Formats: sequence, structure tokens, C-alpha cells
Amino acid sequence: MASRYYTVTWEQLHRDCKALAWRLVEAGPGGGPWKGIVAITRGGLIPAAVVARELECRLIESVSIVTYQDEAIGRPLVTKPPAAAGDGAGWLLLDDLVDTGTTLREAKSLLPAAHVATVYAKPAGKPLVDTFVTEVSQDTWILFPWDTEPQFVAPIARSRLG
Ligand SMILES: O=P(O)(O)OC[C@H]1O[C@H](OP(=O)(O)OP(=O)(O)O)[C@H](O)[C@@H]1O
Ligand SMILES: Nc1nc2[nH]cnc2c(=O)[nH]1
Ligand SMILES: [Mg+2]
Repeated sequence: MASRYYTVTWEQLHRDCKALAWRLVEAGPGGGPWKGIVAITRGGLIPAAVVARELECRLIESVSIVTYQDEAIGRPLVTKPPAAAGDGAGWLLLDDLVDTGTTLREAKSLLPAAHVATVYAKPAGKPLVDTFVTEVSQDTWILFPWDTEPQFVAPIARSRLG
């Protein structure tokens, strides 16, 4: 288990994805538009939708890589390779976050020339990313809005009683 959690709301995710789009809008090949976005599913799907809207990009490809079961890391399994995008030149390879870098290493072996972007980055995986927005510490687990729901919490005074 991680030693701390960082909870991201829908609003914050939207804001952070738009901040990522600002960083990417003039970084396409020759300063022009990107050929398309390759989303690493599942986590990259919603960031890809928001970034695609902001960059007016209509071509979305996907590569599916399963690395974690809940918070436990395993060997990365490519359940769907990208159907198009060649070696990735001119394409954005997009994921929600990089942690150890295991998933991105696998994705980059399929699309070595792609520009790699994530919304969040932890120190161990950061060197694999060309563009990101927010860094969190390695011992932090990021909780996305699709992983959580609001629930009752006891008043502070009551929780003190043990
Ligand atoms: O840098 P890493 O240590 O590889 O961790 C990052 C990856 O882990 C999560 O995916 P996960 O395997 O949980 O699959 P999912 O996107 O389908 O939820 C996340 O979406 C990243 O893709
Ligand atoms: N949701 C989530 N998935 C991850 N996969 C690897 N690290 C993380 C993390 O911090 N949060
Ligand atoms: Mg993922």
C-alpha cells in the first residue's frame, strides 16, 4: 500500500488535462498539429479525450497495456497493440500518469518516435516523459475520480475517541 493518497477530482483532472494541452499545442511536428493521439488504455482515455478536444485533434488511436491489479504491479501485458501510428513519429503517446515507467517502456518499444505525455508523473518514471503537468512523490498513490466516490466521514471529535 502507498503511504499517502492524492485524490484528484473531475474538475481538477479537467484543469490539469487542459494545462497539458497548453504545453502540447505548439510542440507538434515542426510546430504544427499532431498527426494524432495514441491513448494508453484505460487510464489515458479520459485525458486523451480532453486533450484531443483542446488540440482539435480528431484522430485517436489506442494501445492497451495492463500493468497493475489494484495497487499491485505485475508484468506489463499488451492486450491491444496500436493499429496505426507507424513508429509514432508526429504522434502523441498519452497516459494518465507515469509511476515506475514500466508501462511507458513497453509502449515506447512499440512507438519509439512518439512524443510521450502524461498528466501526472512520479520521479522514477519522469525521465521517460517528454511533457507532463504535476509531479507527486514516489510513495503517493493517485486516486482518480473513476476510482472513488464521496462517502460519509465521522466528525473529527468522534474519531478521536478511537
Ligand atoms: O509507470 P507504471 O508503474 O507502469 O504505472 C503507470 C500505469 O499504471 C496504470 O495503469 P494500469 O496498469 O493500472 O491499467 P489501467 O490504465 O487499465 O487502469 C496507469 O494508468 C499507467 O498506465
Ligand atoms: N490510479 C493509479 N494507478 C497507478 N498505477 C501506478 N501508479 C498509480 C497511481 O498512483 N494511481
Ligand atoms: Mg494505465
